[in-house]
Amino acid sequence: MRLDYLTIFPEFFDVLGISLLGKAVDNGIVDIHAHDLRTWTHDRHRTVDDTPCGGGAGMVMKPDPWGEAFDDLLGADPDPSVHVVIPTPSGTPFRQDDAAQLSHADRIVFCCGRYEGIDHRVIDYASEHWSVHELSLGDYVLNGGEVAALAMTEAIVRLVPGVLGNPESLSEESYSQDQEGLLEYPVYTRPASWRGWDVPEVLMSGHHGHIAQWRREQSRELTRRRRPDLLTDE
Ligand SMILES: Nc1ccccc1-c1cnco1
Repeated sequence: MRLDYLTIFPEFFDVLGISLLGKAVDNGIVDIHAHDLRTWTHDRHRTVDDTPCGGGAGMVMKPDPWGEAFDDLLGADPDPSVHVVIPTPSGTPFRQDDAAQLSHADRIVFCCGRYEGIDHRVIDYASEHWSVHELSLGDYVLNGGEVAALAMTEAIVRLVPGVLGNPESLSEESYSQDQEGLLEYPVYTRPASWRGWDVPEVLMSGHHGHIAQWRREQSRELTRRRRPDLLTDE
């Protein structure tokens, strides 16, 4: 899987060289390239933004640098197997299913906008050539798409075979299929008693059936309290 990031802050993505994703890069499972969008500007000030047509506050990212970056990175031929991800507050909510689908992609280009956004013709042009995903990380305002791109990257890449040491750990996480889309149950480790708090007895019983039942009940209760929207049978 090749991941490209178009951004005015390419150093944001240096962090991908460490920890889990760093190992995936070292193992050649993932190939990461961050690009400074100003590479595709030609004026002395390396300008990437301009005032909004129709007035309004703030600045809009000019289309030209994006178009020239697309030309260099992707060429002009349409290829639906290339996924262009545009983090944006106006996008559809990024969910675990999106991460799962994108984990099968061979190529993903993240377009990290700043200011008031990217000239919409960039999205129109990209949509004619590649598979475009305008995705929101959540209902809050960020200064740009870089942080969202990092979060999406981790959610996507950790699902790529060979990236996680123990693929079994994927199955019992919140939002995973095996978890029936419920929130993950509370977890404990040693010591059995800590500052007056004890590990629930059932987890020390060694009775796998009782433990599985307790975990299912905990997941359902937690989901009922915190995310009733995830419960399909109520
Ligand atoms: N607020 C933002 C500003 C710029 C690019 C993305 C976002 C975003 C993505 N998900 C939530 O917000």
